[in-house]
Amino acid sequence: MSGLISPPNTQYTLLYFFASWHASHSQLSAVFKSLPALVPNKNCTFRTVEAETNTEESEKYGVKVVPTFVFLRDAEIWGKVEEGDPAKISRSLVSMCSGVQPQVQSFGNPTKHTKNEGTTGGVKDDGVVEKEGEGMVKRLNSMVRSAPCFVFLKGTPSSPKCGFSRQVCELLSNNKVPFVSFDILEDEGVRGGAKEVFEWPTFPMIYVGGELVGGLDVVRDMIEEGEFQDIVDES
Ligand SMILES: N[C@@H](CCC(=O)N[C@@H](CS)C(=O)NCC(=O)O)C(=O)O
Repeated sequence: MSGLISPPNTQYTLLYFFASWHASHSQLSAVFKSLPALVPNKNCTFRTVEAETNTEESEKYGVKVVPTFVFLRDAEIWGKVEEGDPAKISRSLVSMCSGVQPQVQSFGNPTKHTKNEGTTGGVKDDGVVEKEGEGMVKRLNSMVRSAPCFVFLKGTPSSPKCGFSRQVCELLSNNKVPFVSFDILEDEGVRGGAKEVFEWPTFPMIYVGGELVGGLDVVRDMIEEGEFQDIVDES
């Protein structure tokens, strides 16, 4: 392993934003611990950051899912590796630390930038639905109406990719509210479209009877007030 390339005084930091509940954490944690030995370089430091409790740092580096690895070069973001298969992540980390110029890499589900058939609008390159994209609007509406309670999640109920998504699944399950979900990390068009069409900026998004109720905080408050079950029963 050659170690990081010049300039020699450049400082590198690799941050591992993790959540201990995430399925790949123990594997990735072991990989992370082995990196200093694999890629010895006195100018590179390695630090783990618990993503959910260090919100300031997570926001600063634009961390939206766990796991995320942020590679800093002289305190500036130089590269990122997000989510997905631990083996691919490990290879990428080793290659980054060996001096290969990194880029943003996401090993989750492939980002789709396809136009929707039969639409006048569709999905633009940045993944945002054009306002006139009737096909996407129909698709989103039919998704949210597919069950009395529907949730746009990051990940799935059995493998959530974000703490807020994990919490909403627990909350609904503990309150015995059956729900159907869609992993927005599967489809950037749906991710951008849901935000635009339903005018809600974050995930999870929870719907009852096809109507947006809100995010985790709203649903938690409603459950505490005993209001959520009422709207589910009425739907
Ligand atoms: N307090 C919010 C938390 C949700 C949140 O902040 N989600 C972020 C991080 S997972 C998000 O979805 N950001 C937009 C995105 O990733 O597209 C709630 O009540 O749901």
